[in-house]
Amino acid sequence: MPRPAPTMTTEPAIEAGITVRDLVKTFSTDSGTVTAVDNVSLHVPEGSFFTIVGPSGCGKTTIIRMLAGLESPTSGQIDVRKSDSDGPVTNSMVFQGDSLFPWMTVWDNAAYGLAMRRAPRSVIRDQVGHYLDKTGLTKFAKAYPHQLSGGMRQRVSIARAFANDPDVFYMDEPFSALDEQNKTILQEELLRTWEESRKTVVFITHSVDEAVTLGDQVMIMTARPGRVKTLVDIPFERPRSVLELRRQPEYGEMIYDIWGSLKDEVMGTAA
Ligand SMILES: Nc1ncnc2c1ncn2[C@@H]1O[C@H](COP(=O)(O)OP(=O)(O)OP(=O)(O)O)[C@@H](O)[C@H]1O
Repeated sequence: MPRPAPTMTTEPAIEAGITVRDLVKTFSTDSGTVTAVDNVSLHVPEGSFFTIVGPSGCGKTTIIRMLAGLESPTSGQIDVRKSDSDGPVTNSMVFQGDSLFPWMTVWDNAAYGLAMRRAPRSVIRDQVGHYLDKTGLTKFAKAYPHQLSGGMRQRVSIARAFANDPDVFYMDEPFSALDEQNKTILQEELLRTWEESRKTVVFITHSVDEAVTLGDQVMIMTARPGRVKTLVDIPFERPRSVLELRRQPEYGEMIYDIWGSLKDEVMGTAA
């Protein structure tokens, strides 16, 4: 009796989340071609918090801009997909510094993305109300950006991003301009807010502490041209508390190890 033909396996299924293969980005400048990103491959599982650290100029922002579709790769593939549908994947970005409209109130700034998408009024009311509450801004809903501190303005940006309810968040050093106390408070708030939704996040930072505190995985990059140097899994359970983490010896060891890996790259750029 003939045996049944073996089942052919074709292309392996690409998992939901963000998959990047052999990504390269070069820029043409007056002084020649600059390779900003050199052969980067990575996978960010859907619903995970992925942090990227690396020396200044190693291509972190360029990577996030390509993931968000704001810049096209010179070569390589980017695949961003959801597990529950084939529809388009939406994203929100949070940048360092101010990205608020100065002529709009806190409420209108936070509602901006939803209003642009013509979301129903009830959705805007519920979503914006919820995230202003989560970020401690309810009392300031009618204030204008110039009436707020830097930390409060950055909270509005975060409330706006979450109110938008995207599939993916791209965050490019959102807390780098803040003082230490505000940074810690906002990290704590970001963790609380994210743990509620568990959306996919790609978060760029210069701070190893911040990468370890927030991330499920930390990608360490080489100095320019930016390549993947190491990927580190962060084992701390969730929900996490920023201050509790700092008390754990394993936290200190992890930061020490990552710094060891990053130091040569940073020293190379400083030389
Ligand atoms: N539009 C552009 N034209 C030419 N060169 C560019 C352009 N954008 C970025 N670069 C160069 O690409 C390299 C990577 O820049 P990028 O901003 O991605 O680095 P980064 O790691 O985010 O830096 P930082 O940590 O200082 O913000 C740098 O050398 C930068 O000068």
